Amino acid sequence: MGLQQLALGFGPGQASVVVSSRRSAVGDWGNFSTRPQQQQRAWRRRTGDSRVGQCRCLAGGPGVGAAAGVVEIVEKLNALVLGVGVGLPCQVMDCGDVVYRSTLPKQGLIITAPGVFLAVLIATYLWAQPGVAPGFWDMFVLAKLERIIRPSYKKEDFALGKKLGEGAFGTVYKASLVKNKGGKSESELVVKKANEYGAVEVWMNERVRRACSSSCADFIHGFRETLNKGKGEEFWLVWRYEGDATLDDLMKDKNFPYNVEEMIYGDVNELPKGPERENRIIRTMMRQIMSSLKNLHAIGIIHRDIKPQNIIFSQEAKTFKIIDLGAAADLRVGINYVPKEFLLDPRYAAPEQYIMSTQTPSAPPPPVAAALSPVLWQMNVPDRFDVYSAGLIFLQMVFPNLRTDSPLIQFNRQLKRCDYDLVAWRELTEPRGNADIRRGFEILDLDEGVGWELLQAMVRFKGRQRISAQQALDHPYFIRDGLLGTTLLQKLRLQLIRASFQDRGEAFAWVQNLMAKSGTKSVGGFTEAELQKMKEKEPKPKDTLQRNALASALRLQRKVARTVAETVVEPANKRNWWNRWESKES
Ligand SMILES: Nc1ncnc2c1ncn2[C@@H]1O[C@H](COP(=O)(O)OP(=O)(O)OP(=O)(O)O)[C@@H](O)[C@H]1O
Repeated sequence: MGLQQLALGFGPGQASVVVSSRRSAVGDWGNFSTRPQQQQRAWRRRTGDSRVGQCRCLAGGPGVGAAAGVVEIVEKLNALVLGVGVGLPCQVMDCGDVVYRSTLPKQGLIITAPGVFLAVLIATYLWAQPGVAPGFWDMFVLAKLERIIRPSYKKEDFALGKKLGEGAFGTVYKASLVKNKGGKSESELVVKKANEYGAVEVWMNERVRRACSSSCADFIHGFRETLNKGKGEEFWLVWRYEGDATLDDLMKDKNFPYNVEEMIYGDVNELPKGPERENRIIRTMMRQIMSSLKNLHAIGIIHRDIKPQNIIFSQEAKTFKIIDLGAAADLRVGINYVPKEFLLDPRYAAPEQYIMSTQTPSAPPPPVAAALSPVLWQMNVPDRFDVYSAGLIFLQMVFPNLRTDSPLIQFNRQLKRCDYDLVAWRELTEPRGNADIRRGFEILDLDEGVGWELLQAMVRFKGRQRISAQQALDHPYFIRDGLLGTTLLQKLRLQLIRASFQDRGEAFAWVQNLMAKSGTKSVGGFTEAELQKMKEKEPKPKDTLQRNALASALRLQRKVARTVAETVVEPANKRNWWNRWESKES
């Protein structure tokens, strides 16, 4: 409504009406201006005529000279600024021409309900995940400031030491600074010499450093080096050395999770070894991992390679941090997002394989990607990909037999055969499981099974049915004292989470179970026979209204995907706009 009103206010039709009405009033105003202010006010009170003032402001002052034209344009711009979503220009601007304005009542910015609604709607969209507005601030202000403030390095500043690892994207070394530049002593460093994907990793690490530095290894600097004899170029990425152990190293220890206890709490618990104590340690580790994931997702970054090898224990922060952002995708602006690209580690990848629907085309140009990112995010919920991987890590922490590769691969096959139904997998595994398996289920079943609940919500076939990292952190599993220490309100919340993440079939079974439990002689409720009858009833086909809504949603999704595809104009030279080294040279 507000926008429509604005359009009307400045439309040509409106302008001509305004000019003619002004002419009729010019005479009055001409004489009027020579009168004392007191008389002017009295006259205005008597006539109650605000129309004259309005007309003047839209049509310009007396005379149709160039200056008046300029004043008119300025006034219109002013009105536009004041009037965004707030109402008619004449309602929101100071009326009357320059000479008489001071005598008119001051109006200022008038806030109207539709205006507020529109403003809230726009702000909600701009701040919705993955955050278009914070993204612009980060990219155009913070990134530039950071580049000025932070010290920069070159190859000669580092002395490379022991090789720490070698992967598809490069080689990682322990290193030290030849000459310290920063204020803080950076004695132990890690340097990754990476191939062309290094540019993406620099981008992701810089984003993370600005927005949520505690979630990932502390990134110091990234730069490009040209290799000798025309051998091309490589990217150097430098981090602070966080520690010797990844989660994978720690999990391979027979004493896991007790070997982590002192590292994260600073002391050893006096409780005897057993499920409760293990549960406490695992819960703390999972909370740290899920918090880091939540922070990454909040800024639109999907890691895509969450696994114990990429989670490192920071000795300084006494917490687990995420490393290796080489495969990550920034969905705010579509960097490194290629829907059909297959970069995944099959041991930890979610069944959907892709973070976005394969019907969603490759990333459009950044402004389009940024503008559409909240819509695409809601449509694809790409963050759930990482949540699935984290769910598998949770399983590995709980079940010692899944901590090595081949049993994990076997588990994945079993789960697939069970249609990704963890309950079916449990029914298959538990009866013939060894002591380790039984112990694992015992841990998950503690506190009325909140751990088992959370695991089921994380490891689901459909991304949309999976819990998000933020929701997982709100799950009662992470409430410090377990469910026994929770309030009635928290217990209710658990029921709500259960209901919202359960399939209809499961929810139905759950309600039935509840009803059966209450169906005693004293309490009443349904009898077993009645429940059996309900069970046997054929499931009702989805009613047409529901079907139509679903079909419309799908149609809309495809339409948006098509529109994006049509908007994509591939840059002729395929340059990466975000790669500052590239743009500098070309
Ligand atoms: N900040 C750090 N502090 C301490 N060690 C680190 C740090 N970053 C990386 N490492 C070590 O280097 C190893 C390799 O790092 P990273 O996973 O980033 O490299 P990569 O080349 O991508 O390897 P891959 O392809 O196998 O994942 C890690 O497993 C870890 O042991």
